[in-house]
Amino acid sequence: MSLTGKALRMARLSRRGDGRYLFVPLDHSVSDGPVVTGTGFCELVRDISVGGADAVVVHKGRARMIPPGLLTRTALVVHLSASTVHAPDVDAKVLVGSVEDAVGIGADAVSVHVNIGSLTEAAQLADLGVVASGCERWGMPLLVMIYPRGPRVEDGARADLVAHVVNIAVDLGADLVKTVLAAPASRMSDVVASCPLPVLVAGGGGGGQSLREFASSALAAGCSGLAVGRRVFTGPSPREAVRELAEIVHGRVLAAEPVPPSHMVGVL
Ligand SMILES: O=C(CO)COP(=O)(O)O
Repeated sequence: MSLTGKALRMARLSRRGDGRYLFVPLDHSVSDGPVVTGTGFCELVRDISVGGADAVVVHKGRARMIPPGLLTRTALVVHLSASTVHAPDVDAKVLVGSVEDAVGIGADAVSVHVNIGSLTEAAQLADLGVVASGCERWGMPLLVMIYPRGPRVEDGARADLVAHVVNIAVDLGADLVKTVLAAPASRMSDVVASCPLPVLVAGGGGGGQSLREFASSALAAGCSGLAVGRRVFTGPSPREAVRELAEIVHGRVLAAEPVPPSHMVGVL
C-alpha cells in the first residue's frame, strides 16, 4: 500500500499492526449521560491506553480535553453522530461535526452511526454519504457504526439483516464497520464472510454473557475487533477490563509498556 493519509491513519488504528482492533467508545456522555465525574475523564483515558486499547471514540469537544501525551499509543476516533435517550426517537442520529473538525483536532479516524430501519434512515444515509466524501478528500479513515434498529426491525440480531447493513456501509465508503453481534453468535461468521471490510462488534450491556465469553465468541466468528464501552468504564477496573480484552483481540499479552507520567494526564 502506498503512503496516503488514509493508509497512515489506518495503520495507527491497529496498535500492534495485526489488523485487529480494540476500540473503547466513550460517546455515551452524549447519548446516556456522564461517563465519569468531570476530573476522572483523563484518568479513564489513561487507563484505557495503558490497558492496551487501540483507540478511543469520543465527540469533538471531549476530544479537545485529552492531553496529547495520552494519544501517542492509542488512536483518536472522533464520533460525528449524536442522539440522546431523551429524544422522541432515540434512533434518529444527526451529524454534529465534520471531517474538517476532526482533521483540526488531529483525529486518526472519524465515525458515523446509521440505524437501518429507523424513521430517519434516509437522512442518516445521506449524512453518511457526505462524511464518506469528506473522508476521501482528507485521507481520513471512516468507521461506520451501522445497525438494524428501529420500528421496522423485529430482530436486529438476525444474521441476514446484520449482513445487509454491514454491506451498506461497505457500499457507501466505510473503511471499518461496527455492528451488533448476530444471535446466535456462531451466525456472525456468515456476516463476516459477506463483508470485505474488517467487522468490529459493539460490546452491549451484557445480557447474561460475561465480557470474556462475548469477546471470545466474536473473535471466534472471525470479527476483526471489538468496541466495548459500558463494560469497560462502569466496571471496577477499566484498565484490567481493557487488558483482558486486548489479550483476546490481539492474541497475546501486551509487553510491559511505560505508563505515561501523571504530568501528561493533566486535569479537566
Ligand atoms: O460502540 C459502542 C457505543 O458506540 C458500544 O458501546 P457499549 O459497549 O457500551 O455497548
